[in-house]
Amino acid sequence: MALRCASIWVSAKTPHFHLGVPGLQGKQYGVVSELKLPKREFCCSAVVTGQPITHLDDEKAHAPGVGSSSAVNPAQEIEPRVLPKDLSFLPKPLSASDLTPSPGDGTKVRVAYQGIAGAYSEAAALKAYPDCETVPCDQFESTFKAVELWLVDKAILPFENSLGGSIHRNYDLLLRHRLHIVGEVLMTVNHCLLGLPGVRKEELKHVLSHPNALAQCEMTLNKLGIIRINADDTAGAAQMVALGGEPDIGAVASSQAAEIYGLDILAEKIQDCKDNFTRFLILAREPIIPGMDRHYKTSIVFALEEGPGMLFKALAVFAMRDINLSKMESRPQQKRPLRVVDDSNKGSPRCFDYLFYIDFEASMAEPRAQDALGHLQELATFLRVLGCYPRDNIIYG
Ligand SMILES: O=C(O)C(=O)C[C@]1(C(=O)O)C=C[C@@H](O)C=C1
Repeated sequence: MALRCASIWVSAKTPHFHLGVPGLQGKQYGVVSELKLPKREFCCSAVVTGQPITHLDDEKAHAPGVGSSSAVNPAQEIEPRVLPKDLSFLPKPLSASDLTPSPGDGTKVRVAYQGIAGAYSEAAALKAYPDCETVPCDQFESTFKAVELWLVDKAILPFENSLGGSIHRNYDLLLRHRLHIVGEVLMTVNHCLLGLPGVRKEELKHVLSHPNALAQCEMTLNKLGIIRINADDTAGAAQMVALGGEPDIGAVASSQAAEIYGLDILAEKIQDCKDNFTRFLILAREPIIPGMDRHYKTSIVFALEEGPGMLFKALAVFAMRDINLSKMESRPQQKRPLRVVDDSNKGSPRCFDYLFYIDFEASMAEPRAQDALGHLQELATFLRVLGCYPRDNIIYG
């Protein structure tokens, strides 16, 4: 592999890395031990979360945390420009292997979110439960597991964004796990371009962030001609930039992340549209009892028989009862992606098999919603109610 890498980003647990290759955008996945790099052809710098920058090459690889900081030229040791803030007070993100319950003191609701302190998901958790204890998790799936394993009371996850659309991964995870939607949070997301103190935005060559955040800022990043590198979350990206101390690497993250990780805000509201909203859903082990006291939403997922007009008929069960649909999403059935359309005809065409996710504006306590679901059940091959929860009409800024 004759790659000359601008940077190699090693995440908390080291096996996964992100390569920043000049001219190549997006994430390159891999395992550090599998890198086969010709001597001298490869030089890079690495950021190990929580550790100083460590030069890696196949002969002289330092143990994480042992090596000193280095830039692209391995022969030349360069001191980081800024000393990272002491971040040891921040909680370590939970990962799927953290199975030991640590239920806190029982007085506060514990809410898991993906990312680290300063992530938008954390802000959304605090909007929903201002007194809650927020629990960082390394992946979206870890937040589901944290609830299932009773490590926390609830999880909050982003499901859609006004610029980027649906976050499909979380729709798929909803079906794989047996949690219930108990609330939603609509939140304004204002992305900032962050850099080390004293750096100008024109000096940036690379920018790190969550892929959804990078996608929401496509036009600004294109104008600046910056190479994008995916990170697990926006705040994690800010932390890596602070710890890395490389002046030409910035992050897309919140102003709060800038404050926590001691970075400068080089530009504000860099998303492609001024108004940028993310809708988060709150998940719990038990459903809430639906009421009629305020406006509710119900989220369902279903599958249908193949045939003309099947989806039309399924949607009509809501239209007939004057129930408004606020969202629809279709996802391939991952375990049964194809289906034979006509069994009697050998070699007959096959088509993708889909699941349909729908949010409708009614409470399960209302007879019209119960009737609509009863009717849908007659048409559907599969139906699950994912949750009935109060609608969030307030866009928090
Ligand atoms: O990385 C974060 O800060 C997140 O909370 C994740 C996330 C996302 O996945 O969409 C949440 C909201 C914003 O739309 C951008 C990023």
